[in-house]
Amino acid sequence: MKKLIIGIGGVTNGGKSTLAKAIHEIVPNSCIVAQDTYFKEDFIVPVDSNGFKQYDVLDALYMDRMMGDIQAWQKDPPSFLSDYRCKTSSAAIPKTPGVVYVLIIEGFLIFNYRPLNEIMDQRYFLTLPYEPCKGRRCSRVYVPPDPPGYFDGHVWPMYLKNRKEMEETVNDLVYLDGMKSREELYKTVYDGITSELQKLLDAN
Ligand SMILES: Nc1ncnc2c1ncn2[C@@H]1O[C@H](COP(=O)(O)OP(=O)(O)OP(=O)(O)O)[C@@H](O)[C@H]1O
Ligand SMILES: NC(=O)c1ccc[n+]([C@@H]2O[C@H](CO)[C@@H](O)[C@H]2O)c1
Repeated sequence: MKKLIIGIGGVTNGGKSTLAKAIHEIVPNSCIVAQDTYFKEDFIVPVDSNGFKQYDVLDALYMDRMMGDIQAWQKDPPSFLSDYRCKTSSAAIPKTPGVVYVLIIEGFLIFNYRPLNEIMDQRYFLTLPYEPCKGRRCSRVYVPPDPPGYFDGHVWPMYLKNRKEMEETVNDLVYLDGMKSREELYKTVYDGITSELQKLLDAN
């Protein structure tokens, strides 16, 4: 069975979930696993000396559960597609020769977790400059909501730290400018996936 794993990572509010959903809607037999759905419960997440909850670190996420779900997809994509865990799955097509199952992994720290990074066939990383990123983040309401000063006191400094650590170990990243239009970003990633799918289908 042919499989392809695509990673869409990057800065908060870079447009990861928007892009992942657009790709999922057009790619048959695709499925999204979103890192944001694996956050630990609020009371477990520690606070720093300024009282900011430490959400923007791998420790705030159940990465073992996320890997477990991804391993379930790797083992049997058609079952995973029809399973409750894949809430956004497109209509599952029965096991047919020539079908490629595509897993889209989306999240802000997906490349910082080595076991996850290692299994990806393509890696896309959305960036934004500080100001537009802050603007987009501050117009969103998270659960729990960001306290005053959270972006400058936790989110942005952790983004810089996490990105630096990632860039020390991860190769083959395709950087995407999150200031570009949704359509342009979509086209770049869609073209990248299509050419990879074609390679897989040609390699018989
Ligand atoms: N290319 C784009 N240009 C302008 N705005 C965009 C673009 N893509 C997404 N947005 C908007 O930016 C905001 C964040 O988008 P989205 O939720 O897709 O980002 P994200 O990276 O998944 O965010 P996070 O993971 O931090 O919650 C949304 O309001 C969305 O409508
Ligand atoms: N989804 C959540 O449970 C949650 C809770 C608190 C903070 N966040 C923020 O999500 C972003 C990643 O998409 C991070 O910057 C978190 O601060 C998410």
